Order: sequence, then C-alpha cells, then structure tokens
Amino acid sequence: MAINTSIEVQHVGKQFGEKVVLQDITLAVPKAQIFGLLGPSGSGKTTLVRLIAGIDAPSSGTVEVLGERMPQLAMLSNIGYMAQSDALYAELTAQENLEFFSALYGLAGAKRKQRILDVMELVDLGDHLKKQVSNYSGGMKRRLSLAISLLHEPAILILDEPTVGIDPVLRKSIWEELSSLSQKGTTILLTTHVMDEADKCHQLGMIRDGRLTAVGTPDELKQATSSSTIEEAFLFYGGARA
Ligand SMILES: Nc1ncnc2c1ncn2[C@@H]1O[C@H](COP(=O)(O)OP(=O)(O)OP(=O)(O)O)[C@@H](O)[C@H]1O
Repeated sequence: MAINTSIEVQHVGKQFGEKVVLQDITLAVPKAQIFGLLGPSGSGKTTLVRLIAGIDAPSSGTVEVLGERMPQLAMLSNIGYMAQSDALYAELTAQENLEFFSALYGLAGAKRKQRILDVMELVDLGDHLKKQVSNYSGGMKRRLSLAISLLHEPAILILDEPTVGIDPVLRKSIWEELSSLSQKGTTILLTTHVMDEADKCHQLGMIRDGRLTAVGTPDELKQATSSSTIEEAFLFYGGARA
C-alpha cells in the first residue's frame, strides 16, 4: 500500500448465496481525496462501501484501510460511516443518540460536549438537540446521521447517499464542510445519484452490474466519453447511450 493511500481495494468480489453482487473490484483512494461512487440502483455501491467500512467481509480479494486489513473492529475509531438507512434510536432524543455514539467512540467530558454542539451546528440542528428522534423529519434524520459520522473526527468518512432528502441550501453547506474536511486531510468516500455532487468529487468510480467500469476525475471521464456533462458520461458508462 502506497504511503498516501487511505483505501485500497484489490480484486474484491462479493456474493450472497448464488447471487454475485461485486466482481473483481480494484481501486485506491489517496489520503484527503473525495472519491464518489456512481452507478445505477442495485449496481453494488452500498455493498462495496459496507465492505470498506468493515461492516461485512468480501467473498474474495482484500480491503485495506489505512494499511489495515478489513474488517477489523479496532478500525471503528478511524472510520465515520453513514448508512443509507438511518441507524438511530427513535425513542431517544438527538442528544441521547449523540451521547450513545460518543461513548462508543470513546469521546468523553468537555470534548464530547463540544463535539456534539459543533456537529449539530454544522448540520443546522442546533435547536433540535432535545427533541425525540421519532419527531424528526426524514431530512433531519439524515442530517443527524451525518452529524454522528463526524463526531469522532475520523480519518476516513464513508457516506452512503449523504444528501438524500436534504434541501439545496443545506446541501451546499454540507459540501463546503466536506471540502474543508478533505483539505484538512480527511479521506471521503461517498455514493451519490446527484450529478452536480459527482462533479465536486476529486475522483469518480463508475459501477455497473457489480463491476467498476471506469475511474477518473470528472473531467477525465467527460473527455473519455466526449461528454459535456457528468450525466452524459454516466449514461455512457451505464450503457444507456448509443
Ligand atoms: N444481504 C443481501 N443478500 C442478498 N442480496 C443482496 C444483499 N445485499 C445486497 N444485495 C443485492 O446486491 C445488489 C446490489 O445492492 P446494493 O445495495 O449494493 O446496490 P446500490 O448500488 O447501493 O443500489 P442503490 O443505489 O439503489 O442504493 C442488489 O441486487 C441487491 O439486491
């Protein structure tokens, strides 16, 4: 693994029973890069990010994060993972949820208090700390999930469709924060269906039917497919353009 590589996936395959979901995926994400995974629904994006986050193990091949073979429990403190469906305790308040995850990450005392305030401010939920999560809207739950993934200032952030259900103004401020985190050295891997977000990634990986069909900067992918937009390039790699 090269010294500045944060995520290294080599020849990874994944199947569930007879069903092959990922085939021979190889990719490397350098430190501090924002890497976006783009692909049609069901192409395998979530399965791949779950393997990288160490929630599941590959059927073949290897995943390394910060030089450590995944899955590995000890890596929990280095990774912030935001799943597509929110993993929140609905009967608890936002604050209680944040305290629970802080404890899991070993955050305590004044530092814990400050981080909770900071991340909630960041996702514009500062006024809703004491509210029970069952009373949150879908977009608020997404934002709380994002806040939780950021709590322990992880070196690696893995976000599965982070801005679904989030309005354009907040989406912009979240992207500003992601850019600033990456400038400070955080490596960010995310999945998205939003083309203008894909354009903001440093590198993109196109997935189709469980295979990585192209990797490059947004400009490289546009050039390679003679496209003027990422959407056109996406359609090209999706096989939908003649
Ligand atoms: N635990 C599982 N058992 C069986 N099949 C699964 C399992 N998890 C995922 N799959 C299948 O793997 C394929 C890829 O699913 P995945 O969720 O990774 O796709 P995706 O690209 O993230 O889709 P979306 O954009 O809709 O979230 C799908 O056909 C899905 O049904």
